[in-house]
Amino acid sequence: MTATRERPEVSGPEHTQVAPVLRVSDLSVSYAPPRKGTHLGTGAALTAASLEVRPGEIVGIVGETGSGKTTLARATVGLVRPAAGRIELDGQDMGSLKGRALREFRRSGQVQLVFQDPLRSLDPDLTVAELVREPLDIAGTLSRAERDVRVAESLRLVGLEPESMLGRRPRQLSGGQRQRVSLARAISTHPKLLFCDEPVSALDVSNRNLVLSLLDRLRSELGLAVVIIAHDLSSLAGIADRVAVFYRSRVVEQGPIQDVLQRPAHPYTGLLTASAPSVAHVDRLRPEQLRPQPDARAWPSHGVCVFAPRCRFAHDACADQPAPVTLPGDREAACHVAGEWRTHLTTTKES
Ligand SMILES: Nc1ncnc2c1ncn2[C@@H]1O[C@H](COP(=O)(O)OP(=O)(O)OP(=O)(O)O)[C@@H](O)[C@H]1O
Repeated sequence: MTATRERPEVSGPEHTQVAPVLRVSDLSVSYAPPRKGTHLGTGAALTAASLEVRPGEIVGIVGETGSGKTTLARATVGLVRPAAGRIELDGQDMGSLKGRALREFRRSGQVQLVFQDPLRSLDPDLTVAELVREPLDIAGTLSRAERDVRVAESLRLVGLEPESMLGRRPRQLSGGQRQRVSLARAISTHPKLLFCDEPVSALDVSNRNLVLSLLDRLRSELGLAVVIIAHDLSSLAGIADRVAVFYRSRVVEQGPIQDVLQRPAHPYTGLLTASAPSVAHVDRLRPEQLRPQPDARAWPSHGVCVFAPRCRFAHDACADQPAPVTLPGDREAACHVAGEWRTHLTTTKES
């Protein structure tokens, strides 16, 4: 298999010694125009988000709708400009790319996106051959013969037989086959980083498992760095190495996925895990233990911790949004009561 690349070791204590493919530092994005005297818009889609993804690593991003997950992907491929912060790809500052350099970066296909609904993202008039070849045509670095070889190679990598697939159009494919064509299209340029936005939520359970194990195989065989955006934790639990939890434009917690799921540090992550019956966690959390109590206090309209109004464990200090703090085990949580709320939980359990 010509496309096979060595997968660097990304788990264990050496994890942080492998240079990240993607390093996002204090990234803020706003779609609304900035307020006078500040660089942030009124409707911040992403606020001071930091995240790293290493070669061969799968990082899951979870969070409720509108929390900024897709905005991170869009900013990374240069579709939306950051209001503040830095995005580095393989050490290169993406913010320094402008005009032609930015267009060339986009054309190169170094970062690729895979969307939730391939029926909408794949042009219905193109054949599979044309769909998978299109990013290579845009990149313009390979000869026609080399592109055809790459198309066949990409289809085989996602488990599709080129001979029977090349002439078909999207409507002649099953949902699972369409998503695999999307993946073949995305990997055809040999990207360094793949952003998959809800890649399995439109699929049935068997196709879901198939696409997830395919992503797992691609990161192993190609050394691809993969970010999977998902609403539910359970689809990530089996394959992600790390997880970042988004809430209202902020990364509220991140770390190795098994540690985060088994012992969440942020009360919002606690609520998420407690609400996902298939996710095993040490404390056997129940959603009612983490939901706000009826006498929840009134919070100021600005600067307050984004989760405080929903947090059962919030106290006076939570009137200020905390910056993420480093926790043992390569973890981070942006919470004044990280580690403390479990004590209250025990009290709650006993009372
Ligand atoms: N093009 C846009 N113009 C204005 N606001 C936008 C635009 N795209 C997203 N937003 C807003 O930015 C915020 C973050 O949106 P984003 O799509 O990143 O969230 P998400 O976590 O990916 O949500 P979902 O899970 O529903 O896809 C939301 O409040 C959304 O309404």
